Amino acid sequence: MNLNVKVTLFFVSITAVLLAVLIAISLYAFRSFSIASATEHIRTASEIVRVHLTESMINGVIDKRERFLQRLVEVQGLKSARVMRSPDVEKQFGKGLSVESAADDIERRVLSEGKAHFELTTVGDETVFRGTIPYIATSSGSPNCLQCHQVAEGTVLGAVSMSMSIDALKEKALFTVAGIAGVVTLFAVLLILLLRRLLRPISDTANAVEEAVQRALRGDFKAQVQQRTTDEIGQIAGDMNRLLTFLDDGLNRIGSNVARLTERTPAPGENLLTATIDMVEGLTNAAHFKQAIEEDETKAEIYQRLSRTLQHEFELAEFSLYEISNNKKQMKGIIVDGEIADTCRWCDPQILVRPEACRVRRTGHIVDGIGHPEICYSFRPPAEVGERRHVCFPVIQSGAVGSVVQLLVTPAEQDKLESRIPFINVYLREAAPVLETKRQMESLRDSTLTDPMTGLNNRRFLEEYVETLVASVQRKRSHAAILMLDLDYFKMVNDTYGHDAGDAVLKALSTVLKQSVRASDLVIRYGGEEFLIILIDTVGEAAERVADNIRVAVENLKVQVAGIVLQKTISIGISDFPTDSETFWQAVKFADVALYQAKERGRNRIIRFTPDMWSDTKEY
Ligand SMILES: Nc1nc2c(ncn2[C@@H]2O[C@H](COP(=O)(O)OP(=O)(O)OP(=O)(O)O)[C@@H](O)[C@H]2O)c(=O)[nH]1
Repeated sequence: MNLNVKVTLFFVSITAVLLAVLIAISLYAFRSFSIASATEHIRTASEIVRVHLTESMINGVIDKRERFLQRLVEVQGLKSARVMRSPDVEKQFGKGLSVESAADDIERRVLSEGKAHFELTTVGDETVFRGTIPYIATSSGSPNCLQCHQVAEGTVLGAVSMSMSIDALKEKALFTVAGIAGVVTLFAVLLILLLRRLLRPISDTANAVEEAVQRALRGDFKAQVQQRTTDEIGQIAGDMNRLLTFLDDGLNRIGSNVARLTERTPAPGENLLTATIDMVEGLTNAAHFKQAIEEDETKAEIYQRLSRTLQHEFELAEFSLYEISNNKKQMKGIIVDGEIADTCRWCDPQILVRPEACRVRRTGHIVDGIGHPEICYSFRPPAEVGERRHVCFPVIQSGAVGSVVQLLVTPAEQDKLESRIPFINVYLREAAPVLETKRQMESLRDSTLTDPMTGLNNRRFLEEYVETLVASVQRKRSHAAILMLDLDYFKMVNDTYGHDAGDAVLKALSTVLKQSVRASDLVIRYGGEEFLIILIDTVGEAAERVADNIRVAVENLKVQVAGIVLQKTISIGISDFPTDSETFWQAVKFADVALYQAKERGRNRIIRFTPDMWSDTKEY
């Protein structure tokens, strides 16, 4: 119910109640006035009758009294008039005319009690006021009652009974009340109309503000409220318009800035406010994501965070992350559906060894399989999993595709994914420079931990890794065999054939060493022509067997340099961690001590460390 209707109803109700009260009061007042007026009228008439009767008695024409009463009744308003004698008067003067006796209980009571009686009765359709007034004997005045009547003062001499119609009075009263009610009603109607006129700008402005607010809630801030007056209501309309314009302008500016960042513009008819909130929220989350990945230590952590974001924030269950190798010649699976996996899923495995087969890697653009399901030939989901749509994103690092993110959805979910593509793009754009920095740092770190000539890890790597290694051995309560290896008479190669020949021998030796141990074992170029091998979970004879295999392989190794064939032997010292020493570096020293023994005892041999070889009591 709007304000205008409410106010109208309120005033109509108030007017109706006021009118009812006014009519009731007026009717009551008129009734009281009519009764009082009729009473006075009858009292005056009874006094006239009394005076007339007294004068008639004095003048001796009392027998003409009936005619007088008939003439009296002709007076306007009077309906009947009758006098009656009291028993005392009847006793003195005899019974009067036939109509001069008490006709009913009221008259009898008035004659006996001497008290006037008035009443309002209805005769047929007529309202009649009847009054019966006693005449009391009094000694005052001249002549007075006691001069003729032989009764005591205060005796009831008789009574007069009169009736008069008050219909005319009633009619006048009703007419007057109706007139008053009409005037009041007219005044109320005029007042209500005036109020409605005054309220119209308020209610129209309120309706317009309400409509503008409703449109604003739907994201449309273009509504304007018509300014109808120059008072406070007009001020409210003007302020509302300024506020709407300000919000519309501000939201458009925020929206276009955010749209530039997300490359997403709200669709026609879309709620501008919620779309902008969504976009700002997406950007804020992306900024938090960037802050988090900047504090991550490794690329692997970043990929895992990205994977969790895809799962939880974008509610994707099926997706794969790939990384392009530094030399751009290979592509490696990183994560599939949130799990670490080094394969590809639902793509031609060719892309792993020939990254150009991956359309994203080749073009550097998003490959949208939602709009064009057949766009990429390498995407081959197996028939049994049902229909899938794919969208693949490049992560551009230093101007080239560094990683690829593949998202998969069923056709039913494709709209949801499509609406999120701009945000996913923002996340990947934020991730790209961080991934690139981590990649550069990791390759820099790798270079400081790797011997460039042989490609083996260097001593620095061992120093960094030793803590993990020792913790792993201790946790598993296992052993690690430490092999210290040194080529025999290597100096001679350098001296005789030059350093290049020496380098060629060292490279060939590195390959032999790598091939002779498990992938989980560590082969380290410990220094110059000295190598260290750590055989994980290997003890006693097994370690010696591996060492002997290496010794034999080196003995048989023929290195061709500048037309000559070089053949060398190697000496190996072995110690066991933690059997020989609970300190890792002391165990390394013991392997070195054993190696010295191997050299001492004629080279091209393996010597297992025994405590008697170490006389120094001091801890390493
Ligand atoms: N070509 C080449 N030579 C190296 C490299 N690092 C160390 N050497 C040489 O390796 C030789 C090590 O010789 P020594 O340890 O003195 O003895 P050796 O000739 O191997 O004889 P034994 O160890 O006693 O059997 C030195 O001549 C070093 O210059 C390298 O990276 N390349």
